[in-house]
Amino acid sequence: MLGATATAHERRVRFRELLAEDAIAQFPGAINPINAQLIEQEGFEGVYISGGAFSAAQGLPDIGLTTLTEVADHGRAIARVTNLPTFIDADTGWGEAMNVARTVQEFEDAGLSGMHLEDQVNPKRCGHLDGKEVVSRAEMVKRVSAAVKGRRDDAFVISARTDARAGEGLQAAIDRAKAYVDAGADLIFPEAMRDLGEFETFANAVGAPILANMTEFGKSELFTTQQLADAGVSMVIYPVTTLRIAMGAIKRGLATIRSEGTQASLVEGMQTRADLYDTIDYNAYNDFDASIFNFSQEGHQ
Ligand SMILES: C[C@](O)(C(=O)O)[C@H](CC(=O)O)C(=O)O
Ligand SMILES: [Mg+2]
Repeated sequence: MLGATATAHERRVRFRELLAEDAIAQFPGAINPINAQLIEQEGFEGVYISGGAFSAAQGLPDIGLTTLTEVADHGRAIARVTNLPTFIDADTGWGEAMNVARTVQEFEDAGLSGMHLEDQVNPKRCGHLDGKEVVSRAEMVKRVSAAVKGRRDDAFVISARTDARAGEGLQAAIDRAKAYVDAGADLIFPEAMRDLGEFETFANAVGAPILANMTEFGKSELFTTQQLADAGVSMVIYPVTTLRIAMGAIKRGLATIRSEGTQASLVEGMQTRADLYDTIDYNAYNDFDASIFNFSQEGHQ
């Protein structure tokens, strides 16, 4: 009730344990807090918080227009309702070295468990679009070092993402990732790998856990957890999946209401009131202080 019972530090430690385990950890994207509760109740290991999904939800393209404050507030709202580790998209870090250190601290204060920082120039692009540009390796090493130095809880996971595969090739991307690990990155995010073999080559070369980004309509095929685990991948994110599911359902539902003049035919596919209340643990609020308040659910279906 009301929020997570595990502390932020405990959830960060859990994140590190997941990365150290043989089994692959699945982090679906949460577009809002109740989505994170559903992810936890479905038994997933962690929650991903996507910059692309957040900007899209604001009606904006994913080109770095959302501010650190907006993203930290969004992350905080999600982190406070789940006991799972939460992993947030830090884009390019909202500036250079000193700003990146500030970003880490804002995310720590928001109770998040880790973040990924990428080596793109600003304005950035979705990693699966053409025409991306990256900063120099030295510049990104500065960003990663600043993130590590800014961290006050050693358990907070700092992941370095390289977008260099597209423009510089696989080997250059691996060389960059190794430099980012040397600078203190805990986890490598190799963006837009072309096939399973590339994930495997990466995992074997970098000497740190790697994650796979299973975003739809991108450059990577949608591999199963088994395929990714066999390739040596430690965790997988489904960053924009829940947004796409929800938006698809909303779009079809709105068209139905418009054409049929009622939502009646949609009710069967909806989350019921009872299921919604279970998800947010409404009963616990009733039990909390029944002698003072009684948020009665009587009369609802
Ligand atoms: C992972 C990602 O950074 C995100 O913001 O979720 C995006 C996902 C996407 O746009 O499909 C990415 O750049 O891959
Ligand atoms: Mg992103």
